[in-house]
Amino acid sequence: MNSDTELAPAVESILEAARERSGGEGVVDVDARSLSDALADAEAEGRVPVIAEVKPTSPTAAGTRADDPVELARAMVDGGAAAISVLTEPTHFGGSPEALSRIRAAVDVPVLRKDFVLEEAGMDVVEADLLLLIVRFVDDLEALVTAARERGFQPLVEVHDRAELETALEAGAEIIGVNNRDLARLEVDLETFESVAPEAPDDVTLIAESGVSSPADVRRMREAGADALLVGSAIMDHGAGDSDVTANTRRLTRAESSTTTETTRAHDGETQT
Ligand SMILES: O=C(O)c1ccccc1NCC(=O)[C@H](O)[C@H](O)COP(=O)(O)O
Repeated sequence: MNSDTELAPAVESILEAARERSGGEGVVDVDARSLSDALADAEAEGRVPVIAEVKPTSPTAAGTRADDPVELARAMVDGGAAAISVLTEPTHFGGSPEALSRIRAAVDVPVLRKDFVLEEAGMDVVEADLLLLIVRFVDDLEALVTAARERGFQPLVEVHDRAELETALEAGAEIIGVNNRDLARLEVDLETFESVAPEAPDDVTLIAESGVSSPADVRRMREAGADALLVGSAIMDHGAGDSDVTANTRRLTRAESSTTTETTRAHDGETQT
């Protein structure tokens, strides 16, 4: 563990469950789909690069969505998602490696495995294009970044502050996510990304994670330097079980298109810009 800052009880519980889960059999060897190509394609087509997250539930979610994960992922791609993130953590997020495998077989965009991988053996559970590593939770980040690349994964290294950004850069991270959700109270604050992003070198792919819920939030994160956005709750809309995931995704992927924004607002009766 990389720091002694307080953690929310739910996060302690997530880590305990992660320590108890076993690794995979053998070593995975992934032929990964390129995230940078997928982000560039989205930009070229006028879509905001959104990594949409299949997240059945979470410690902060208003409910659980029991929809078929493959149908959810397809709906997100239909809404313009550049990539898909899949929570594979079973106990607190309702995910599974099997769901990720099915999703990756069904869509042609890159798929991120979003989980709490604490050591090398935890990487070999399922093939994915990207693998999340959280600076705060691992002891030897550089070794894990290397191990992930050896397997063909593109490691997405998650940080919460400037010191962790420094650690990520020293470990050779090229794709860095700044998580706006703090791990002590699980509250989201978009200022987290705004305070960390200016310290990141230009050649890093910078992803704003968590708490992006409206087109205005999308534009705010993009103005602060986000190359892409990782969005779960606003797309899954856990409180409303049958919410339209394609429309929820499209609302964010089109946030920089003024015509579409106006149209969406007129249709939704929104006042937000
Ligand atoms: O989402 C949670 O409740 C949560 C609680 C404790 C640790 C991690 C948690 N979320 C993981 C994530 O990083 C998010 O799923 C992801 O960034 C998307 O966030 P959001 O758009 O706010 O759902």
